[in-house]
Amino acid sequence: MKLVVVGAEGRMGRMLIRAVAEAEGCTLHGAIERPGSPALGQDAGRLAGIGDLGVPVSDDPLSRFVAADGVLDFTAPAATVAFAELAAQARIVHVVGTTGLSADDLKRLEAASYHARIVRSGNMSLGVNLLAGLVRKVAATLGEEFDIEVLEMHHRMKVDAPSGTALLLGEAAAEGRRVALAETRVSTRDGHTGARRPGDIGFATLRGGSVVGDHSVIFAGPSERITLSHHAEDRAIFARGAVRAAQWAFDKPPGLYGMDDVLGLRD
Ligand SMILES: NC(=O)C1=CN([C@@H]2O[C@H](COP(=O)(O)OP(=O)(O)OC[C@H]3O[C@@H](n4cnc5c(N)ncnc54)[C@H](OP(=O)(O)O)[C@@H]3O)[C@@H](O)[C@H]2O)C=CC1
Ligand SMILES: O=C(O)C1=N[C@H](C(=O)O)C[C@H](O)C1
Repeated sequence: MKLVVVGAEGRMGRMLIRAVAEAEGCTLHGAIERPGSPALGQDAGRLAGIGDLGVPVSDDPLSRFVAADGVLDFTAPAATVAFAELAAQARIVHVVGTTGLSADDLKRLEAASYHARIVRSGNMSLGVNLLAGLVRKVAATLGEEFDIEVLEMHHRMKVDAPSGTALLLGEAAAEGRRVALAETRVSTRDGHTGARRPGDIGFATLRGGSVVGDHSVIFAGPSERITLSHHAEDRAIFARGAVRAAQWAFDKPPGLYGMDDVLGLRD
């Protein structure tokens, strides 16, 4: 499968280049950065620390997409929406790991998925997607006397909050409880907040150092507390998940898919 990595110079971009080079049956067909990036013209393999792959970093995505099978995209919301339109034109698989997408961005991805196979997830690791299933089940089992709080910590460079994973886990909890996250979500608390509203799903965000990604969902009840956690130790887990998603989507019809489809975790 011929894959293009966009955002090639980023933390995830370099991981994705390595994951594609290591994956059986995959070749790196292109590496894209934004115009003006100092990475332009450099060899993508060298950029990723694995030696030359003969693929120079370019700022012309469409010229690479037209002869590719898929694009791996862990960039930024505006870039992802633009790449989705190009991937749809080229009729290729678009794996979206980018987080912090607005409701309008999501609508535009949905429109692109009429022509492209899009796999989107706030977390491409096996562990987090398994955890989401557990959270759904626990939330469905426990009543509202158990308060649900989602806690996440990431490295100091992360720009969006709550993390895509925290929102994915919050959605799983809301689904388990059969409520809408939009109506129960509390993402900030400061000052005199008043008592906790029964049924709310709270989010707390920590940022610092080089933390790859820590997430916990806490079910706090009368006299007892259940905590379900995941700790990412290496970004390679996300990159390998993204390559797996592209391979899975290769022969699927156009549509918007999630990692639960890829991993066969949908109930
Ligand atoms: N779903 C998952 O499993 C995971 C998701 N993520 C998400 O992936 C995203 C990227 O994370 P991370 O790698 O840490 O961030 P980085 O900032 O390190 O990387 C993003 C890269 O994308 C580039 N980029 C931005 N806009 C464009 C554009 N228009 N054209 C080409 N390249 C562009 C950036 O370039 P420049 O620096 O010049 O802006 C940068 O090199 C985030 O949203 C993060 O939350 C991260 C890990 C796992
Ligand atoms: O920005 C990151 O680094 C990560 N982002 C994703 C998120 O927002 O949940 C996934 C992972 O936790 C790392």
